[in-house]
Amino acid sequence: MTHYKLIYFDARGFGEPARQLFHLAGVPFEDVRISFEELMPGKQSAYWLEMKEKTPFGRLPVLSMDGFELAQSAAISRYLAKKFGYSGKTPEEEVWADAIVDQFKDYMESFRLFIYAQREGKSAEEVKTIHDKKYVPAKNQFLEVIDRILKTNKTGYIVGNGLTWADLVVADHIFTLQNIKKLDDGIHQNLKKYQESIYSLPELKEHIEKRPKSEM
Ligand SMILES: N[C@@H](CCC(=O)N[C@@H](CS)C(=O)NCC(=O)O)C(=O)O
Repeated sequence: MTHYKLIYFDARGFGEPARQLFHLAGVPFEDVRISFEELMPGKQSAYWLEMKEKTPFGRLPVLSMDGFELAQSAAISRYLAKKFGYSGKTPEEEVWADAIVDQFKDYMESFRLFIYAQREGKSAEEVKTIHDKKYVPAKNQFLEVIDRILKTNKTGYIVGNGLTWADLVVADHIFTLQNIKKLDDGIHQNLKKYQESIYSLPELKEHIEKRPKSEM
């Protein structure tokens, strides 16, 4: 039996959809979590810097399977989704799930810009400019796209009438937006309900209750 080891930081972020895929499929995996502190500028330990050198692209997550190492969160989740039956039921559903995650990655560029501006200690004025001019417009556009798709599709899922890995990626980020107060309850009720419905899937409930708490 394959020994799966998922290495990521002690956060949800880019690692959580893969963790959820293991739980959905009931497949055991080693959930290796590196201290979140390692992401703080100037705080990296020799342990992490040495590990970083050995990863395929210098970043996490990495999925290790009996010596075969895979990097890039979307590739990892797509691979697991295919193996476990959550990639879509037809080639068209599969490619639509890919497109949603590609759209998510485009939006994440501005999210990261904003988060890293805060983390790197940029001035309040710089952070505000990035937030107002880059982050908020990109976030609103992304959420509008997802809201429209959910309202048009009417199945409770983004793609077709079943759960795909795209739902895991999007729902988990909507949870993050609630944590950091970037979801407007008045406008985004539909998205909140959608996130809650994905989080209450029976196979995920226990994991979500027991997983280490993290803001993002
Ligand atoms: N596109 C990559 C991004 C991965 C990424 O940026 N990982 C960050 C943590 S969220 C990382 O490993 N940072 C540590 C470093 O760069 O030293 C993916 O989706 O996997």
